[in-house]
Amino acid sequence: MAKSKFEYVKQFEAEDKCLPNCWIVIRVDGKSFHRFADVHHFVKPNDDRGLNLMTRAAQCVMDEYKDVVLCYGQSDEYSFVFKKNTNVFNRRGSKIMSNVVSLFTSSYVFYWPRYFNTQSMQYPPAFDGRVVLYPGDKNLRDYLAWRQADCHINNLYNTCFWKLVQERGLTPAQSQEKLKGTLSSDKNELLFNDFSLNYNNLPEMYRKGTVIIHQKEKELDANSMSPLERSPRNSVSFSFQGDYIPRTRVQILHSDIISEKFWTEHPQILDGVKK
Ligand SMILES: Nc1nc2c(ncn2[C@@H]2O[C@H](COP(=O)(O)OP(=O)(O)OP(=O)(O)O)[C@@H](O)[C@H]2O)c(=O)[nH]1
Ligand SMILES: [Mg+2]
Ligand SMILES: [Mg+2]
Repeated sequence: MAKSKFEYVKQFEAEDKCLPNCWIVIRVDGKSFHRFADVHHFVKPNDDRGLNLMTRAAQCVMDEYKDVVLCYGQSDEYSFVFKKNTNVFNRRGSKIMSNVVSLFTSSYVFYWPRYFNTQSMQYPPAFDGRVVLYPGDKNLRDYLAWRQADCHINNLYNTCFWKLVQERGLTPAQSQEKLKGTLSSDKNELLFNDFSLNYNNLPEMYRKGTVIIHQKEKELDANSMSPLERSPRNSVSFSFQGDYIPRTRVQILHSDIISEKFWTEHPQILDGVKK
């Protein structure tokens, strides 16, 4: 068929193919979640319903994109790591990023009632997305360490901040002033001395965030799966309650991903080989 005279406009589309042999990281982050959390009465500083819903949405992404080797989430963000040699969407950056952020957002809305019961959503949430390429394994590990360190720093600060406001009766401004310039050790002491709280006893999900990885093949026990879970991988399964069943098994962890131990225990993540 002859091309229309308008076809030339396609030339204006920019190529945005991700460099070969680089880890592709897609990070999604809630838009103005400060407001979203307030409007929906999220528990401060950590709301289990909200955090678990984020993880459910991330699982949907991991289930759809088999080349995602690891996800890491905290607060209103999740990072998805695609294996170095992925050829998903021919490595087109905006295609990958927009699909991930769109599936993540729709899953967040889809599963909302499961986590918030009868509390209805007051307005549609949005997430932004970005693509970052990391050429080396060290860069990737440092990226993940950066996100986990951010989780720790914010959580320690927020835990102190809300203790001072909710239990000591300080105004937010007074609480901020009291914490200004304090070191981690000062904050740990404040929690321990003034609120009898050992920071290390707080749930790991709050302190370390959430890591999702594929279950190792040898740990997959076919006998422990329901018939629906054993259904063909390329078919979407719904249980009788209309519950969507993920097609792959994943492990949800709250591990320290900064130290060496995690990477020694899970060498398959960087190797790209299931062990
Ligand atoms: N109360 C509560 N708030 C949370 C929770 N998780 C995330 N948030 C809120 O979400 C915000 C996330 O921070 P940011 O992503 O930096 O800020 P944002 O308001 O989303 O703004 P942009 O990302 O720039 O659009 C936090 O500052 C909190 O206000 C939670 O479990 N409980
Ligand atoms: Mg945000
Ligand atoms: Mg954020």
